[in-house]
Amino acid sequence: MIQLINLSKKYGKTNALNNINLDINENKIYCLLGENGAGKTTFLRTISGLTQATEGEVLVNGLKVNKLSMPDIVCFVEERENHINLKIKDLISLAADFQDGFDTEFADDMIKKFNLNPDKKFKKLSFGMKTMVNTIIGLASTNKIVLFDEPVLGFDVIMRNKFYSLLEESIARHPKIIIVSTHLIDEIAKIAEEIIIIHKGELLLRSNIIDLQDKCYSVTGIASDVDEAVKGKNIINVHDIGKFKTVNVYDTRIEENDRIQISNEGLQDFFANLIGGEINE
Ligand SMILES: Nc1ncnc2c1ncn2[C@@H]1O[C@H](COP(=O)(O)OP(=O)(O)OP(=O)(O)O)[C@@H](O)[C@H]1O
Repeated sequence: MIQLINLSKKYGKTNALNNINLDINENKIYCLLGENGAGKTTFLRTISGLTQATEGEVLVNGLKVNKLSMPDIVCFVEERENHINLKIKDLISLAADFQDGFDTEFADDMIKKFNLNPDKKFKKLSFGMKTMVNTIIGLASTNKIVLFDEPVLGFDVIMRNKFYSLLEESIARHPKIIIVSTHLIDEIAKIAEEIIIIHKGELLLRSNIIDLQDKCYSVTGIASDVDEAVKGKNIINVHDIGKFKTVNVYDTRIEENDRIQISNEGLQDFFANLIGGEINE
């Protein structure tokens, strides 16, 4: 449904996106990961048609996307103008007017779950509450593609957990492609099925999260034993501790034995290690 073909976006000399090729077709939750300035917002804005590619193409449902032809099946959830002088309930009605099939019942239900007062003016809300309203509008969208740009920024852990369960409810109610950009990979990994990592504007990795968790591990032991065990494996990072060594691996599993210890690696740690290393798929 989404096809990125040799997609590049330059701002002056900055390569925000560099020759990205990617197909996203299945209805599921995708996690978009990348360090600050990696190109995540540019990636999402280009799919929605808000940002024009410098080279290459974005196709949504086979149709070329650009500023003059924005795909109406894409809902991009971003920070809304702070000074909107409308009540929450009026913003929801506006969203329903603009989007065919908008799930108003679900939106009203979420307003209750987030303890928001529908009569409160948007401009009077706190930063986190404004994010909640934007997020509710995205979750209640029945568009076939919904893009969230750092939706949990400003949410405490309770709010984040509510958001993750509502994300699951949203896709169960109306199957769709949901792409969520975030820095909190270990949290989103509980509900997302695929991960897309962008680094310095390039596509570094796209993987099913379960496969990724299986392939991320560390090997610890005496340096020579570890070197022998990981020979030919894709090594992400190395820590030397005297005559001992820990190596972070992204590859098929190896068996633990009495000379080396294998530990599962958290995705957040994997990501931090990966950004400093290379990956050969
Ligand atoms: N409108 C713009 N004009 C000039 N440079 C821009 C513009 N938008 C983004 N950039 C640059 O493009 C690169 C990618 O930015 P982008 O906002 O897409 O990254 P990001 O991954 O969303 O970052 P963050 O996690 O910090 O929000 C950065 O170097 C940024 O400074």
